Amino acid sequence: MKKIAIGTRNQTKIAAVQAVFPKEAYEFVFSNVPSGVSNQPFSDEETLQGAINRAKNIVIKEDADIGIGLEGGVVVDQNKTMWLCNWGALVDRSGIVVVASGARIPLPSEVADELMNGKELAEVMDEYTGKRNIRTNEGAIGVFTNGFVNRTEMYVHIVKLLAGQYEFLIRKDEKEYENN
Ligand SMILES: O=P(O)(O)OP(=O)(O)OP(=O)(O)OC[C@H]1O[C@@H](n2cnc3c(O)ncnc32)[C@H](O)[C@@H]1O
Repeated sequence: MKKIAIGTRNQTKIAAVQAVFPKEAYEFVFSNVPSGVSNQPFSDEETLQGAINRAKNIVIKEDADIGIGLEGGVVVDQNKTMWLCNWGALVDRSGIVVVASGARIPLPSEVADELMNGKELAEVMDEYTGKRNIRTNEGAIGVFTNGFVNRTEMYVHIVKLLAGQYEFLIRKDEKEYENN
């Protein structure tokens, strides 16, 4: 059985990985590792780097076959619209790294303004909804899509993009080996 390590304790992320990789073939372990970026990433580059760092850190920490890092952030475009952005990275023992980003939606200006004032999205979302732990439940994406797409579902798509790209690379390597 192969071991997949996930660099988080956030249930929305763990559930997404477990929904994509079959439990008959994989053992799952998870724990927190440093993302090496700020708590509230503010660009695609920073959010992607956080995902890669988590994946690299967790694969070593847990001595796993595959490490997965998922990172949430925001990005502000030229028109000053703030978008939710999410990135994922998968690394394996041999050093293969694959990455993918997720669906993005604009954040309402009253939420964006709070982030510009230095607050974290997790805190702002709880204040905005009057609920607790939005980040470990439906997520901002769940709130602003009225539950049509929750945080787990959004991460499931990213993890499928990671798993699919990884499988493509492995198959390609196997074919090249057979042809030699
Ligand atoms: O435990 P970890 O894996 O760190 O999960 P997290 O949700 O705290 O951390 P991320 O690094 O993925 O997210 C970066 C920041 O944005 C917040 N955040 C990201 N996506 C969110 C969402 O959909 N809803 C609420 N908060 C979100 C999150 O709480 C952090 O403040």
